Amino acid sequence: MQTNRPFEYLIPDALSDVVVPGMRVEVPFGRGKRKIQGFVMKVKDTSDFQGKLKPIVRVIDLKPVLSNEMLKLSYWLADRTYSFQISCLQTMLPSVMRAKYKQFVVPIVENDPEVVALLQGKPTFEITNQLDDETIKLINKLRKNKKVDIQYVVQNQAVQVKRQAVTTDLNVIQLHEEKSKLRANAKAQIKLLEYLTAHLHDLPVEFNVLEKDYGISRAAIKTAEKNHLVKITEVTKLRKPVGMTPEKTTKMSLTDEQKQAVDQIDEAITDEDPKTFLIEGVTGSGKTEVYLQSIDKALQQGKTALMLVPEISLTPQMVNRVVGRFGDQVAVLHSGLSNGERYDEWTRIENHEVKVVVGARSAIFAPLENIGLIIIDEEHEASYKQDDNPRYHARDVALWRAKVNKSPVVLGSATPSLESRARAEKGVYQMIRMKKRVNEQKLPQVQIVDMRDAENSAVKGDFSPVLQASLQETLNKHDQAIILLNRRGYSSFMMCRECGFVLKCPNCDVSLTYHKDLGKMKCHYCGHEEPMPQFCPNCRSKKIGFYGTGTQNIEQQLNDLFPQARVLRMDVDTTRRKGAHAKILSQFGQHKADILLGTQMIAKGLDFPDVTLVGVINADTTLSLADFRASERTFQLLTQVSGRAGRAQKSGHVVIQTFNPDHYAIKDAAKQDYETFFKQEMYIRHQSNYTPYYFTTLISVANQDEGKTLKRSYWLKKQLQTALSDDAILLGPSPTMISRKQNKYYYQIIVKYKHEPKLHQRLLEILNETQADAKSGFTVAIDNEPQHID
Ligand SMILES: Nc1ncnc2c1ncn2[C@@H]1O[C@H](COP(=O)(O)OP(=O)(O)OP(=O)(O)O)[C@@H](O)[C@H]1O
Ligand SMILES: [Zn+2]
Ligand SMILES: [Zn+2]
Repeated sequence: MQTNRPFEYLIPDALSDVVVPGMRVEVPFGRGKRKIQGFVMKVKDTSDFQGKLKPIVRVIDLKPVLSNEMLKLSYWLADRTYSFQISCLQTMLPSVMRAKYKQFVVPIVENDPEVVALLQGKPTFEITNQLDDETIKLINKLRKNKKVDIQYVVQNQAVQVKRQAVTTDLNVIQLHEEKSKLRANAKAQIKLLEYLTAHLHDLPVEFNVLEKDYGISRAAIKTAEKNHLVKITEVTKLRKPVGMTPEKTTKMSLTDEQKQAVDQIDEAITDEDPKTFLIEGVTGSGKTEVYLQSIDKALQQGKTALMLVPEISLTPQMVNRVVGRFGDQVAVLHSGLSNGERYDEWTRIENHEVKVVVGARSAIFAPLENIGLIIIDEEHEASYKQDDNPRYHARDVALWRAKVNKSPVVLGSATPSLESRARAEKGVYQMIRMKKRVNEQKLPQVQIVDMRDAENSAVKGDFSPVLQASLQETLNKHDQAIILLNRRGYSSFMMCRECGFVLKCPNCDVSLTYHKDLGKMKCHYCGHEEPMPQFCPNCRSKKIGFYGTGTQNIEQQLNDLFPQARVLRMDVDTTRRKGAHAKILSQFGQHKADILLGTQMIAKGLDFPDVTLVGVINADTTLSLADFRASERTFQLLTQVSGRAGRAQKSGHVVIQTFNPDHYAIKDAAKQDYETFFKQEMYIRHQSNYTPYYFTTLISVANQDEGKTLKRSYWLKKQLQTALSDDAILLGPSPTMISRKQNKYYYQIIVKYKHEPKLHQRLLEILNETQADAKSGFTVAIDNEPQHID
C-alpha cells in the first residue's frame, strides 16, 4: 500500500498460458521474503526493466476476477478519486474475494476423460497452494474449453448459521395452564410463557432474541426446559433476501408523460447514444414504471441493464417491483446479503445468467456486459458517494461505464441534486420533466406549523395541537400516518427555542458547530471561532440549547397521546437486525399499524396507498447542518417525505413543524416546488461561491500530535497555493467536527475553484509524498466534491 504504480514480474514458463490480465497472483515484494497479492494488469513479451525480473510465485485465481472494462476503469477511478489503484481494484471485487474462501474445480462435461482423471471419482477438486504447474495448466485448459468451472466457496460461510433456539409442544391452552401453575415471583418463567403464547406461530425463537429483546436469560430457558415447558433446538438461518418471490407484474399502460420519457430513452438505447437523461418527476409521478419499461426496451435489444437505488430503499417494495417484472433474469446486490449470497449473485451476472442488476452503490461495479441502460434512482442521495477510499461517486462511475458501453444513463428524482439540475440547465444532461402524479391525484396539501407561536411553545411534548388533531382525524378514518423525526445530521449546533435563531459563521453562511471540549462554536470551513453564547443573540432569550429528541421519546409521547394507536418505530435501533427494516415496512404495508414513526430512513420511495397524513416533528435540524448543502438537504427531505402522503385514491395531508417557517427551503418544499427552490438556491450558491458554480476539493490531514497536524496543514496549504491562480479560494486549515477521532487530530483545507489546470497534478504529488513518508505518521485524504463537510 506504500506505492501506487505497477511492477513487472516474470511469468514462469509453466504459467505462460495461465496468466492473463484480471487475475490475482502472489509475488515477492521488496527485499525480504515478503510475498504480497497483486493484480495482473497487462501481459507483455518484453520488459524495459533494467535489473533481474522476479518471477510470479503462483496464481491466486485460475480465472480472471476482473474484466478488461474494470481494469480500464481502475486507472480512471484512481486518478479521479486520488486513491491508489490497488484499492480501486479491491473495491470492485465482491467482498467474498477479500474474505477467506476455498476454490474448487467443478465439472461441466462430466464424462470427459481428463475431467474424470482430475476429479478421481470426487464431485469437485479443491485448488490448493500446493498444486503443481502441470495440474494448474490442465485445469486452465479444461476451463478454457468449458469442460470445468472454478467456484469460490466462503470458508466461514455465513449463508447457513446454526443458532440455539426455543420451541414448545404445548398449545395455547396448555401454556395458559402452565402459567397459572407458576409462582408469582417466577417472573422470567412467566415472561417466557407469555412470549411463547403470543408467538406460537413464529417458533422456534432464537435465544438471542429472547435475551436481547425480552431480557429472558439462558438460565431461565434451561429451567423451563427442565420443567418440560419448552424444548431447545437449533435453527439454521437461511440468509435469503426477504420477499424474493413476488407476484409477476405486467406492463402498465403509460400516462402521456411516462410514455414521452420511455420513448426518448428508448431512442437513445437504440442509437447507442451515451447521453444522460435527468428525470425530474414529482413524487408519485410513476418514475419506477418508466425505469421498468425502459429496462424492457434494453432487453428487447438484446442488452442488459443496471439499476442503482439507495441502500435504504432497497426494500422488498423496490426489489419486488423489478423482480416482479423481470423474474429470475434479475440479480440483486445489497449489503444485507451474506458474502456467500453476494458471490452467488455476482457469479450469475458473470455467467450471463441475468440481464438486469439492481443494487446499491457498489453494484455499479457489477460484471455486467453489453450494458444498454444504466438507471440511478433518487440520484440526489448522498449515499451514492463512498465515504472511504476510494471516495467515488456512483454517478461518475455510471457515466464512465455508459460511455464505454455506448448506453444512455437515466438519473431520476423528485428533487435532483443541484449539480445535476444545473447540468441539465446547460444542456449537458437532457431533461425530462414529469409534473403530474399518476391517476391525476393532486400533490398533498402541506401545512406549515410555526413552533414559535404561543400555543405551540406551550405544549409539553413535541406535538403541536394541529398535528395532534390531524393524527386523531387520520386514526378516526382508519387511514395511516407517517411521522418523521428529522434527526441531527453530522454535527451539533446551537438553536434558540424561543425564536429559532441559529448561530452562523460571519464568513461562510453555514452553522457554527459546538465543540464541547473547548466550549466554543467553530466554523468547519474557515476556522472562525467564538465563545458559546449565554443568551440568544437575536431575541436575548436564555432558552438556547442543542436541538434533538430521540425516536423512543417521541414513540412514548405518541403512546400517551393516542393509547389506541398501533405505532411502529423505525430507526437505527429497531433495524439493526437483518431483515428488520423490511419486516417493519411489510407490517405497515399490511396495515398492522396505524403510525410509522422514523428517522430519515422512512422518507424515500415508500408507496403505501392508505397513508394520508405525514407529520414532520422538527424540520429545522437539517437546516442547521454546518454544511453548504443544508438547505438542499432540508428541501429534499421535506419534499420526499411529503410525497409519501396521498399516493393512491385518497388525498394527502402534510404537517411540517418548524421554527423557520419563512425559510425558502421549507416554503418551497411545502409547495413541492422544486424549480423555485432551484432558482433561489442557485442564487445563494452563486453569491457564496459554492457548488455548482465552483468545484470543491477537501484535503484532510491527521496525526496523533495536534501541533504537527496543524503545522503540516499550513505547509500543505502553501504547497497548494503555489499551484493555484488568484481565482481559487483556499479555506482553512480548520479542525473537523470531532477533531479527535481514534487519538488523531484532524484538520481540513477546502479548495474552491473554477479552472485550475495544475491542481490535479499537485494533489497527486501531495498524496504520493505523504505515502512515501509513511513513517512520519501523517495521513492525508483527498475528497473530490465532498458530500458533506464535518
Ligand atoms: N401508468 C400507470 N398506471 C397506473 N398506475 C401507475 C402507473 N405508473 C405508476 N403507477 C402507480 O403509481 C404509484 C406511484 O408510482 P412510483 O412509485 O413509481 O412513483 P415515483 O415517481 O417513483 O415516486 P417517488 O419519487 O415518490 O418514489 C405506484 O403505486 C405505481 O404502481
Ligand atoms: Zn467560516
Ligand atoms: Zn432567540
